[in-house]
Amino acid sequence: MTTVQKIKEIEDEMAKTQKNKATSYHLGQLKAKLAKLRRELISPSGGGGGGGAGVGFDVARTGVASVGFVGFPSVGKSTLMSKLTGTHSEVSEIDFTTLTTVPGTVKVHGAPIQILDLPGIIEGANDVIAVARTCNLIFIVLDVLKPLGDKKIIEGELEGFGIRLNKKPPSILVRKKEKGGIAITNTVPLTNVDQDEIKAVLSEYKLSNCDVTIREPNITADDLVDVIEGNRVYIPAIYVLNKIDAISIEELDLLYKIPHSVPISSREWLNVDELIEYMWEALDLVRVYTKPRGLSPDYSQPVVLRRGKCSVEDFCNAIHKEIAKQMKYAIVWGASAKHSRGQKVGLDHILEDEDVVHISKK
Ligand SMILES: Nc1nc2c(ncn2[C@@H]2O[C@H](COP(=O)(O)OP(=O)(O)OP(=O)(O)O)[C@@H](O)[C@H]2O)c(=O)[nH]1
Ligand SMILES: [K+]
Ligand SMILES: [Mg+2]
Repeated sequence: MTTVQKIKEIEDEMAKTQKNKATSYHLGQLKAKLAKLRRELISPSGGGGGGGAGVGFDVARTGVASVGFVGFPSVGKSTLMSKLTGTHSEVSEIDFTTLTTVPGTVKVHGAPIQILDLPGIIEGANDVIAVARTCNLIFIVLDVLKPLGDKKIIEGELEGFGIRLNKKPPSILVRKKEKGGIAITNTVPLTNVDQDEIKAVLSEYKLSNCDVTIREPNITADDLVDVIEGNRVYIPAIYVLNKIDAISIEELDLLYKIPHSVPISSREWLNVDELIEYMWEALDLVRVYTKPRGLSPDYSQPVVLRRGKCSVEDFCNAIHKEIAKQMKYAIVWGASAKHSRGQKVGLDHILEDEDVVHISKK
């Protein structure tokens, strides 16, 4: 039996099995088995490892963040990408027009964002999804004239490749020990998983001595599998509902109910400004303005940093790699500063969006 067939068999069995106290151990086993089989599918083609670049379709990365366009053929990815970035990417009504990754750049609030127009996906299109795995944001582009079931299929493809959409890493800690058996500690009551299911997963991974600490009530067995597998990436996604020029207002009202979605028409350029704003928010970037001594801040050229990598040291390194060494102290104005007249800080100070920074050299 091939891996794909084995996966199908387990999925079928899971669908047949009702979740209750008597079946939870069995279900836990199945979920772990499924994850191990899926890993086999990811690993041989590369890319599935520690977030490495996608094989084949990868391109040089520019700008501070990248957005990958994922969707079935002819949903309008290239139409959107071309107009957004001014870069030519072939458009036609024929499926699979785009055959490789086409990069472009759009400047949003002073920050250069790389846009990756990707080939239309087919089920099992690992090369495309390997590129999506390395992006900071994914646009799942859907054609509103096509069945909404397409959304589920694409989500399944991305999830199968270890991508978790619009989700935080689960608050579970698994610590292996030499001996002592299994100890499960939950700081809150668990609503979606029981001890049997947790034990089944641990046993499937041959973890017979470990401490498991869970700090969220809604944890599932799949979340535990994700933590044990360890190679998951958590990426925000926006559902771009394209071609709304072709439907009625009533139909559009229904579509607005999809979470994280923005209805647009890329061809008629409807509501694209809202999409760009949503994209900006989802990227969660931090703009920092430099202020030379005795001059007012330079608001035209922000230094753009990523959340989680936005200390004064990151700011210095983004300008020039020698600056951090030469710095005596920095003065910060804005949301991260304690007072409005400016705060004297060191390299480890964490900056906020729209802060102003003056670097004082030794
Ligand atoms: N009505 C309508 N048609 C659109 C819109 N956007 C794109 N199209 C049409 O949809 C077809 C496919 O557009 P593409 O941009 O090539 O789609 P794609 O997703 O890049 O397709 P592949 O590269 O083949 O995966 C073209 O005929 C476009 O003119 C839109 O907003 N409204
Ligand atoms: K096309
Ligand atoms: Mg295309």
